Amino acid sequence: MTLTFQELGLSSALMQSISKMGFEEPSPIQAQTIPLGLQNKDVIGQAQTGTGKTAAFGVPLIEKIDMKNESIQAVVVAPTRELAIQVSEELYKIGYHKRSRVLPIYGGQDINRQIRSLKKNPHIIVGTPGRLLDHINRKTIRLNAVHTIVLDEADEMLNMGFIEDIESILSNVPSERQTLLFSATMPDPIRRIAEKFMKDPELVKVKAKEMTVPNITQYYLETHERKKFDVLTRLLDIQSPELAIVFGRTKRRVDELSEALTLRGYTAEGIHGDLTQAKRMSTLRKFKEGTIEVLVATDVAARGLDISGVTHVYNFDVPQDPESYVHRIGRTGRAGKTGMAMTFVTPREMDIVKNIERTTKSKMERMKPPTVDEAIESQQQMTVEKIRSIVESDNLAFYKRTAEELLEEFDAQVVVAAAIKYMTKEPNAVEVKLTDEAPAFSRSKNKGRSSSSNNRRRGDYNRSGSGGSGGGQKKNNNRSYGDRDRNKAGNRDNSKRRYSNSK
Ligand SMILES: Nc1ncnc2c1ncn2[C@@H]1O[C@H](COP(=O)(O)OP(=O)(O)OP(=O)(O)O)[C@@H](O)[C@H]1O
Ligand SMILES: [Mg+2]
Repeated sequence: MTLTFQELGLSSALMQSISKMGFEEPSPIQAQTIPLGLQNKDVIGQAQTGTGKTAAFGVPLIEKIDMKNESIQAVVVAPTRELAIQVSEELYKIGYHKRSRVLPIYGGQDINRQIRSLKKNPHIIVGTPGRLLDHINRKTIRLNAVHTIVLDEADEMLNMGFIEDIESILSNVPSERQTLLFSATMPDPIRRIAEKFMKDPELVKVKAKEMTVPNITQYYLETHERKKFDVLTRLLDIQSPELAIVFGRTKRRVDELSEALTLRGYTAEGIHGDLTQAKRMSTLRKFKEGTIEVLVATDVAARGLDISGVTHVYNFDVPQDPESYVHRIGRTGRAGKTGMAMTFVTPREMDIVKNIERTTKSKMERMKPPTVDEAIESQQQMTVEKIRSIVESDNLAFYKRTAEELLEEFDAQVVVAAAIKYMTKEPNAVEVKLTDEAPAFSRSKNKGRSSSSNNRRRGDYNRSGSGGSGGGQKKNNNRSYGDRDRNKAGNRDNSKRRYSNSK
């Protein structure tokens, strides 16, 4: 039995926005948490990546906004600026017909400009912890009328050491508020800390055997550190992703990888916490538009990002823990679409793969690293397909004379072979140099290391920066989890897969 949005008892303004957004039916996490949200219950919501957690908290939150009241009534806290912007865009769309006002507030943006926007009386604020606290201390935002507070990617914020900031924010919100906590991963210790902020919370965990969605096909490739880059470029040539994200372990790695990919002729750029806000925003925008095909990122920079068209995720460096793995590969296979995830492992890191498989309860298939010949073969195949489609379009009158002349001079096979060679993108041998990364250690064997991992995560996040502003709105129609999407790589057919995919 699947509930409809109508059956959830939403107002006509929200129904109108939801239909404009193209949502046909609520996802399981939405069906379960929207009623609780409307009843003012505290909720810990855990559901797989890309299954619509934003609207799961967004719909009841906006439904409860009182348009006669000019104060801030709801606050959403998110770990990164990009995510704050993305969530505020989704809330803007949900509240479009109700005309509720939402404002993103994040570090790196001019504070005076934010103060001016705050004077326009937003009903909802979506912010990063540091900047929110800054405004609370300056008394430029007052939270005394807030009835709903959401912590999106709660586990990440607590991992990053934001717990004190969050406690301070919460102490400025009336205690009779509703508190909602969302993430695809919610490790037990985090859940216990979270309960400290909440009153009798309902745990809504969408029943899923695996932590990852089944529409992402997962592979691992065993390869040596020094060979990883060639393996990556061959895979890019063979799989020819629409949009791909490559994850590197450190900021240096991300910089080196995006430079190396560019040298080899791919359009690639990197994002991580040390880049300016303006640079991060422009890179993301270019990636969404398809001007760059490969985004190289650190874990933190990509948490929660929803970019349609990401067909492939490459873990160039194996993720440090199963949670990062889940969030990384979850940048593809969103809203019922298919995706592929490839994880590179050096022989010494094989136990990490086992640990990830155990925790996520999913299996990674072994993939053999492709050879140069396979990469050329696949590029050649693409040329042949291009030639076929041009032949079929039969628009060649202008070229036929030259063809005849060439054929008088050379053998037909030789002429065609030369044309194919000319059009085929051969692997580029420009030498690139990457600094070696030490092999990752398995968390399960190093239980006491979690604090060092906190430092790593925190180090990736940049609390201050400069410039930048919110992104635009994109039109999106008739999206349903039953979407019949086959991506360019032609991986697993996903026809008619509805929400049952997350059961
Ligand atoms: N009911 C629905 N029908 C169709 N598409 C939906 C529905 N709900 C949400 N979506 C779309 O699905 C995509 C993923 O949603 P969202 O970003 O909220 O996922 P998430 O669960 O928060 O993932 P993550 O764990 O990675 O943060 C978005 O583009 C969103 O607009
Ligand atoms: Mg999310």
